[in-house]
Amino acid sequence: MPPNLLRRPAFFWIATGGVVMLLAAAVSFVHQLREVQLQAEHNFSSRTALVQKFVTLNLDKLEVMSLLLRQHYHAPPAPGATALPATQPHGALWEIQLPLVLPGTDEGDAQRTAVVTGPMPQQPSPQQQREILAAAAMAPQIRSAFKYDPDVFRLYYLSAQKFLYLASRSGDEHVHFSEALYQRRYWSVAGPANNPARRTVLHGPYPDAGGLGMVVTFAQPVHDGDRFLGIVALDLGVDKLQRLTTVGRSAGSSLLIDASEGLVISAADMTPGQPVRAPLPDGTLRWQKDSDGTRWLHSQVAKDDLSLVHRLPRNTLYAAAAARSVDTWIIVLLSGGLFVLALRLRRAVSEVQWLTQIDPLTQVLNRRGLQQQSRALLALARRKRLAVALAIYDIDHFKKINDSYGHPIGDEVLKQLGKNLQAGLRKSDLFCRWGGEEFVLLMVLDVPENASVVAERMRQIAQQARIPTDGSGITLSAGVVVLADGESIDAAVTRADQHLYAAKAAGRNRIVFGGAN
Ligand SMILES: Nc1nc2c(ncn2[C@@H]2O[C@H](COP(=O)(O)OP(=O)(O)OP(=O)(O)O)[C@@H](O)[C@H]2O)c(=O)[nH]1
Repeated sequence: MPPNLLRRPAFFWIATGGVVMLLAAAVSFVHQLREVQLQAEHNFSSRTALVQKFVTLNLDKLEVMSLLLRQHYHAPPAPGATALPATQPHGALWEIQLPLVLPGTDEGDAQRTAVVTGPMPQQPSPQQQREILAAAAMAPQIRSAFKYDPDVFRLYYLSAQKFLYLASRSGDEHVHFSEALYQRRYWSVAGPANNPARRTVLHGPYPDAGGLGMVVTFAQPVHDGDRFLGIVALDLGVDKLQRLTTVGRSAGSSLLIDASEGLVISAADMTPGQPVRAPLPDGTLRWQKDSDGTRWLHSQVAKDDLSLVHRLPRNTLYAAAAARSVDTWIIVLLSGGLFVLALRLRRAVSEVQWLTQIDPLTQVLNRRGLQQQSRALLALARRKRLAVALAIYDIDHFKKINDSYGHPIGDEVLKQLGKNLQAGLRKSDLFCRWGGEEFVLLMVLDVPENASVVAERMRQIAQQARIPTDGSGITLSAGVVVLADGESIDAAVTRADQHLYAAKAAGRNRIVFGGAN
């Protein structure tokens, strides 16, 4: 067999290929872990910006309404210029319907009203009337909010003077004044006791009493100088927020949470109001890992109240990275498969090539093998200026052996001969079965005259072969020549053959050395 790299044991290649494929798969997986997180970061930034814009827009609405209310409260219309309609009894409450469509601004859409309610038996006090008229000044803003912003469900003013001014999108909805309104978080947190900075606060999410779904309330306190009047508030459906938190595609989910209570306001895969334990924000947009291995991004959307967080559980991250690595893994696997196939093919081709150079009976080189292998030998000898001699051996009276003992015994003799002569060779020499019972020895020599010495030694070795049935020996005759410069193997064999005939003619069991041409 040729001393070939490809002759290494199969497990070497399988192990090497396996290690390379594992490495490639691992590198691709680690790369994708990073990519998945990067993509989530990008999406999270976009979502944060969108949510921030949305929240700011609604906070601005509140700011405008609060401003209007303050202005009108502070500078009430001249007495008698605008009168409030008469109150109507409504159970234990009084009620007034105020139009939201101002004269001259009606564009043909359905007339809307704001309902003002307070507890019976008293009628609106002068202070209440002053606030109600100021609240009514918010009508144009309320109307345009309903017209252009489908996420606003209600806008209202809850007065410390015990009345509720409320405009709802549906129009026919009756949410009335109730003492319970003062128990709500937006009242207690937005009020002066807990909110000296007078900031806008967030309440929710909670299921809307009117069945509109989950809502959040933004509430802003209204002051006249140091005097706390009440709060203006708007109720928003969480659906829009939910849509904003799912913009783009990334592993994990973004949740809008009430930063003070850690309750989910909006997330596609969680119930609003569900508590979450996100790590505390560190003011950066870097991933933080909790004790479960879940990674978090954190961004404040509205100061103190509202945060957008992105939650990426470990398993979700790994699954996403694996899914993104699949293409690479398939390519690596296919390449590995192709490599193994190519390896096997090369090995098979090389084995076939080798087999075509071997005589199947004696396992020594055949004529083609000698031709192939002699090229390197002749080139080397030429470079080193060494002589090359060729001997052709022929078994004496081999026909008789076949005839006397049978063909299989003849084969056995050929095998023994091949084995013995091959074993007696120097590594630099080549030995082949030229055909039938003829063998050729090609040898490299320091001194050309040594050719007959080597050929003679081989002839003697050949005599060790025994006919299996009776143990009798065999003899060989040989013709030996020294190759001339550039002489081909075939030409040398033809010359050596002539000396072989001479040896046969001279009585066999001998060599005849013909020297150089
Ligand atoms: N068993 C066997 N015999 C073979 C094989 N190849 C050639 N032979 C036989 O070798 C014999 C060669 O006979 P000959 O060419 O007459 O020569 P010889 O009998 O050896 O006589 P000399 O060469 O004159 O000594 C033939 O009988 C061939 O059939 C082989 O592969 N196996």
